[in-house]
Amino acid sequence: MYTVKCLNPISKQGLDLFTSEFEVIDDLNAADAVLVRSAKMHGLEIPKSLLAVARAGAGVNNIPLDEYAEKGITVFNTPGANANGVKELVVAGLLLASRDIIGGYNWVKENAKMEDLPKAIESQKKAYAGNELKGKSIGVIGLGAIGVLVANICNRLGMKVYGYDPYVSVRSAWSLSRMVNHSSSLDEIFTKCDYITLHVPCTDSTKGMIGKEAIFKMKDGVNILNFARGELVDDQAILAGLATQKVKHYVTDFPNNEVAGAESVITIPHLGASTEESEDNCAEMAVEQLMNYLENGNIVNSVNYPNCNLGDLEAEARITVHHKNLPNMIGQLTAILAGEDYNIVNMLNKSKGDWAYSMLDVEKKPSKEIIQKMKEIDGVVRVRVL
Ligand SMILES: NC(=O)C1=CN([C@@H]2O[C@H](COP(=O)(O)OP(=O)(O)OC[C@H]3O[C@@H](n4cnc5c(N)ncnc54)[C@H](O)[C@@H]3O)[C@@H](O)[C@H]2O)C=CC1
Ligand SMILES: O=C(O)C(=O)COP(=O)(O)O
Repeated sequence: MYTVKCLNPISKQGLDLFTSEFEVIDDLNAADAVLVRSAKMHGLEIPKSLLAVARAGAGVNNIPLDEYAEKGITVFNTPGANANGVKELVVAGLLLASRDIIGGYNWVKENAKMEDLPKAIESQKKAYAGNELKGKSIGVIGLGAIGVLVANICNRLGMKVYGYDPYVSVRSAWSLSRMVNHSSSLDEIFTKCDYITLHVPCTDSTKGMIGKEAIFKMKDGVNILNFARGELVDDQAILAGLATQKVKHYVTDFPNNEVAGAESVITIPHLGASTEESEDNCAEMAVEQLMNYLENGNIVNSVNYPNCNLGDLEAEARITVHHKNLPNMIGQLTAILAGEDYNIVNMLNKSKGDWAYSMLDVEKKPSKEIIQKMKEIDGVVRVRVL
């Protein structure tokens, strides 16, 4: 039996996938695994028993990935599972920036009881006229699961699309419309685009990527959309840009106290992935990945350990080892088994950056001594027997 603690509400459709071998519990201290959405895990006291964290969503900046890697805790996310939800809200953001839907809506609500409202609307509506998206240029920064969908739909809306992603995956490149222009520098996006939309993860290197210098290079009247993370945009720089009307609108799914009340900031309370469909998709994927990991030791879609999949456990036992990516780790692990006359029927080792994961299927259950010897190898942080 494995225990799972949810740090955020997780869709029932996902939780229902847990078999009778799993129990969702309230006590984090008794949990083998955590399911989380945006709850901040930095500084959270976690029990030694914790084996895995599954983020039902894309962004993992709320989770201390390196610290957990050191502890042998595998962190998963659910790539692409909420991308369509975000893409659709980005389209709404583009329309909110290009047409004064909010101004018009507010005016009608405020004057709901006005005498002959239809007539007043016809004389008032000129105050809320806007522009069409067709023919305008848009720069998509980050061409991952969301960025590709946004770029493709903007192309279908008749926009001239520029995409920037120096680390674009083969999968994304295949999915991208041929009509999307490949930008090899951010400057091209900044100088050419009427709309700029951010779809990169929040990391040390992307924080503040839209700052004073970037805004200075942009076209007058640019619209900036942020459906990625608040920290990507420097608040003071955006406020200064809005004050001079260099920036026409800042559409953000991540408002904070600095920007929320400012003129021409269009705020959305982090609703990008808040659709029934995205919530179900993310939860299902997260639960399936957790079960596969806890029961079979397989790692699919981890962000701090390599993906490593030996399929369902069919041998008598499977030993999994989280370790540093150092020379001779496999030699040491297999030498311990060979020394005790254990036959390895299948094995796999993968690495990702500083970390690696080894799976060894053996013909008989390993003794406590074998496991202890493996744990004592320098660089090994966790050994499990399944
Ligand atoms: N508003 C919301 O509710 C949601 C927000 N997000 C945010 O959107 C981000 C992106 O999500 P996905 O597209 O699903 O992730 P993804 O991992 O599929 O795509 C991210 C892309 O950004 C690229 N990238 C990384 N650093 C870059 C840089 N410096 N310049 C240009 N490109 C760079 C990567 O190569 C990758 O292709 C997430 O990390 C999260 O912060 C994601 C889902 C929902
Ligand atoms: O997946 C992401 O990165 C998101 O930002 C969605 O967050 P949420 O699951 O809606 O709290």
